[in-house]
Amino acid sequence: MKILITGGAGFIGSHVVRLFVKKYPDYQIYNLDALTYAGNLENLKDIEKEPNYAFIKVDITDEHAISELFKTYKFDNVIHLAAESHVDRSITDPLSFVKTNVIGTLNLLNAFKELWKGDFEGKRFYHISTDEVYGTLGETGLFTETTSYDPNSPYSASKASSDHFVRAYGETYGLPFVISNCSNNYGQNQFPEKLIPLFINNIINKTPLPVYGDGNYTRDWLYVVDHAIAIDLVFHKGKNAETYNIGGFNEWKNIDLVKELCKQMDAKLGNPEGTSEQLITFVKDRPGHDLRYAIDASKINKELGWSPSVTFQEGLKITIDWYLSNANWLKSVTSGAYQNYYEKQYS
Ligand SMILES: Cc1cn([C@H]2C[C@H](O)[C@@H](COP(=O)(O)OP(=O)(O)O[C@H]3O[C@H](C)C(=O)[C@H](O)[C@H]3O)O2)c(=O)[nH]c1=O
Repeated sequence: MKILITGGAGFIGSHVVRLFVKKYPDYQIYNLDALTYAGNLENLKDIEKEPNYAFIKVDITDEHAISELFKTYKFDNVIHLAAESHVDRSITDPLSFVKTNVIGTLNLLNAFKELWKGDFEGKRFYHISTDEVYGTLGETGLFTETTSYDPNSPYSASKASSDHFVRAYGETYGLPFVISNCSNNYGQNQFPEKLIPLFINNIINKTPLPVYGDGNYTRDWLYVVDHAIAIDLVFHKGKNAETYNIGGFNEWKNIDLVKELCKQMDAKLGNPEGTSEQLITFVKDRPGHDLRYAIDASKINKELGWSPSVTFQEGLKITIDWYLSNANWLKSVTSGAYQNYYEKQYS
């Protein structure tokens, strides 16, 4: 089986590529990535020489290149993770989110459709999406698979649009697909622009921890390896044309999470208790900031038997240990294209 995994050099993508390459030696895994600021082949050093793995550097916005690739390699299946994913960046540059997340997805859908021309036996297009497509919750309730789409940021609007296109290709052309919508991920190799790795990096460097607004925003956090395991299950066992919500049943208000992170970092660094908390700085809020995301993951649990394998405390410990012992990785990704969006946009 030839599987194209897009965005495989990125954070979630690299964990998915590693899992598939190691677990399925009979599959041929093609990792397609444009290697933008958030993609890094260092993330896959341990598997790059495996015989069932190949890397292709192509941008999914390049319609011609994508079409030629599908003709050459005849991919049976696509697991599509390539995306611009940082909400703050989408606020300052919405168009690049439309180009990659919407047009890029369409290029893949078209190439897949043209390659198999309706003969889709044994084929599947798996779109990896986000719970942000559902918009925001109030203090109570959970997103289920039937919650209406109501995206608020340019990022979530672009992901909602690409979800709609995938479903439209299923309805219109009979293209076999499955979609999953996941909550906030954390873990090894996440680019330090997202909350957890940004704050770990800032604590290491003793620089301010910019908490947006009053910090009373809630996210549901899932360890990235558990997301990769869920993707494996959905890919192999998920029903055609279905959606699966993936989440950790693990809600944290940002301010509480940041305090927990500070506590664990102080313990690791041998700092007196309370040292890192002094770095917390309340800053101007993110425009259009969604109050709360929380996922009802009971469908994937009941149908596919998935539930998170590590607790948040365990996952956070693994993550902190990884960043502390990979200072070079952090330095290399923060030296070039890195931009601190708080400093640039909100100060
Ligand atoms: C970077 C940053 C964030 N925040 C707040 C904003 C959010 O309420 C929360 C998490 O922010 P982050 O940007 O890490 O993630 P979300 O905006 O929730 O979105 C993330 O989770 C979903 C599911 C995706 O699909 C996105 O791709 C992914 O980026 O912390 C701060 O208070 N300060 C900061 O410096």
